Amino acid sequence: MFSRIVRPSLVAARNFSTTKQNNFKVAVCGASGGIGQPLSLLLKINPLVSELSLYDIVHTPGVAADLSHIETAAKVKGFNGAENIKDALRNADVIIIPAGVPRKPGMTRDDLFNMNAGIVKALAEAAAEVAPNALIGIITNPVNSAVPIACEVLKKAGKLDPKRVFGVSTLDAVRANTFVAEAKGLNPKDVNVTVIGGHSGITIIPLLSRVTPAVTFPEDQLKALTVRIQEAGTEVVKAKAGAGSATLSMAFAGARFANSLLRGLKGEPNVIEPSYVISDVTEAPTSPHPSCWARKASRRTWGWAN
Ligand SMILES: NC(=O)C1=CN([C@@H]2O[C@H](COP(=O)(O)OP(=O)(O)OC[C@H]3O[C@@H](n4cnc5c(N)ncnc54)[C@H](O)[C@@H]3O)[C@@H](O)[C@H]2O)C=CC1
Ligand SMILES: O=C([O-])CC(=O)C(=O)O
Repeated sequence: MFSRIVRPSLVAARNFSTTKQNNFKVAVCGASGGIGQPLSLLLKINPLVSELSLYDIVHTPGVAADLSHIETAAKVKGFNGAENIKDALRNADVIIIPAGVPRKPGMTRDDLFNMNAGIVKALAEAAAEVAPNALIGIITNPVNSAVPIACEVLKKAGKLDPKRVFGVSTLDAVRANTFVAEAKGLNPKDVNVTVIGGHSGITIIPLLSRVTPAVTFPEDQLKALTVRIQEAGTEVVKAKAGAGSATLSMAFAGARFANSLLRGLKGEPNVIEPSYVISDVTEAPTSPHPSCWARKASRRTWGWAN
């Protein structure tokens, strides 16, 4: 029987052998893109980052030169083109992947599968070879399929550690916090909504009954809020009217996620960041997804990991 991705989340960066290290190499793949550039900016000002490696198939020399003038300690290097991918990723502690094509109005995230699967596969192959211990955060859509692809590539190379591969679903939690705070007149920084599931439509499951601080909503508002969180990506795609999908809010979410990984690596206890990960903790059945060979092949449940 096949398994289904049901409870993705994770205590990020727990259960690793941690150090007191506070100078990490972070690589961004797709660094010249709409997400890649602001994400790289936010990483450049992160004091835990000592080396920022920017990889893309275009424009990385310019992005790297620009960021390198910012007065923070992180050393920035740009790597352009597939022939430089291994140098970019070599010995990275954390690899964040926002490489790939974004949606246009009318498309689902699954429509990106054919364009983005090969990109994620190539990046995972390079990571397996030159950065086998890296924590890998995958932003590329469809996240629900991209994470299984990366895991299968790493498994084939004998380098899969399921606790090191993450689908970055942080933006769902960021949005949920924002929308709940708006609805209740709270400061978003005080609101914490856990979002489980995948990163697409109804697989995005905000746990609105378990918000901190405790809040309640009438049934119709609860339903509307849930749908808004699930469809927030599409809200941005429509508003951008053909110019892509969420980039700035995703960069914020990606930087928050990367920072949580680095805090965990540094040895900080109890760093909790929901994410889409491989897990065996549930036996929930599934209907096989036609485009996701990896999920079928792995026969594993994707879910909460501790
Ligand atoms: N996980 C999430 O919550 C979110 C995911 N996304 C996804 O992130 C991805 C990127 O979105 P944007 O930055 O807006 O797109 P973009 O088109 O602005 O940037 C993508 C970048 O990837 C680069 N790229 C393409 N092929 C590559 C390869 N083989 N190796 C390295 N880099 C390569 C491009 O040159 C470009 O610079 C999309 O798939 C999008 O759907 C977007 C928003 C939220
Ligand atoms: O909706 C999209 O295509 C981009 C995305 O994943 C999001 O904004 O949540």
